[in-house]
Amino acid sequence: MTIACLVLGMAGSGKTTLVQRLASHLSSKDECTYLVNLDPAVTQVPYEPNVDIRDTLNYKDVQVEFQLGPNGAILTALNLFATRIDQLVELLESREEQVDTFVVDTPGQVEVFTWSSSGSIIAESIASSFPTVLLYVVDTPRATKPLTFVSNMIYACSIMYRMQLPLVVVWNKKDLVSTEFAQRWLSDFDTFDEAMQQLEGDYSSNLARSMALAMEEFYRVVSCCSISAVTGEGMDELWSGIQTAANEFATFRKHKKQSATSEETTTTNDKTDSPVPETTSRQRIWNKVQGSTEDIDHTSMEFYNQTRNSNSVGSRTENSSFSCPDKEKEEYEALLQQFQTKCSSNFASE
Ligand SMILES: Nc1nc2c(ncn2[C@@H]2O[C@H](COP(=O)(O)OP(=O)(O)OP(=O)(O)O)[C@@H](O)[C@H]2O)c(=O)[nH]1
Repeated sequence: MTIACLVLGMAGSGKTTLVQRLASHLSSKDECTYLVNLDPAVTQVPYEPNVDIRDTLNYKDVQVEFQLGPNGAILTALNLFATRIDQLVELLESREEQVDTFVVDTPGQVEVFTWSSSGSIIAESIASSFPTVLLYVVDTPRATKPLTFVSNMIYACSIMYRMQLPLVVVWNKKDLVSTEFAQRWLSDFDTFDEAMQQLEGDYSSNLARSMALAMEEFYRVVSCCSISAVTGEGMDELWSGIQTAANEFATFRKHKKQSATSEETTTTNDKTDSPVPETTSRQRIWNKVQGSTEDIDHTSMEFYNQTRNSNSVGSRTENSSFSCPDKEKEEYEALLQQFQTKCSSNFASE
């Protein structure tokens, strides 16, 4: 089974270092990894990505062209890239036979995955072809502050429920600080409450307490793992956590399918036994894109239109030029047309 891991987390938590560590750890077990960098603003990566968003999009150009600040440009670059996610998925599918694990590095702008559509589209598109696990990396030394701890957990929780994919919280940098406190705070509210007492009377401490109580269910179910991406400590446990989560993927999918089916049943009523039509992965992805247009905007679609014939998802080690038979192209154009119409009506209604 080829697994896909999406590595997410706040800036500086150690995502890129973990991608490199995971690749070398798996390579020592004769497992083949395929690395995708989706951080358009990173200047250097300590691994050789097989696919790199920087080959498709120049983040500085995005910043200048759309007059954006650094964060806006990263978000827009991901939106632009999401319009080509089908190409990336096709590329990954073509490598499935040779590859054991796809590892996707993402930017520290975690809002891409908490509220932007492009994060959902990217995750959902990959998950439509491979069992997919989210690795939420935490900078543990920073999370020793109770407020930072809770805010990290809120992000992790919202990503897990938004994506409906199995998630492992990776407590990173254990070479710098013991991660035991995190395990205690997750399993016993009183110990967290004691830590909060130092901030007694502060408005934010009351809020953090309430949030921690509200999050108890998430704390109970979430998988955790302590590692050091620098020293490699804990990597065996992480790998077994990833495999367990990948096996849970089917359960997550089943729930999602069931809720989709029950929604469909309430609308179509008498069509429950009719066979589900076969769809190509490209169609499935575009169906998803069509359902998530709130911030894949006109600019992104213009970019797609301008470049789709001349360019393709960038890749340093792959020849990934995009070509498709005319019939498929027609289908694709029709889907694109629908998508653009939907974008226009969304904008018109704002
Ligand atoms: N001591 C220690 N340092 C680490 C560990 N993991 C990462 N770092 C350091 O933390 C810093 C940030 O690491 P990155 O891997 O670039 O973090 P990132 O999450 O990819 O950062 P962004 O790309 O900004 O989102 C670097 O200086 C790393 O060397 C770890 O396990 N232990």
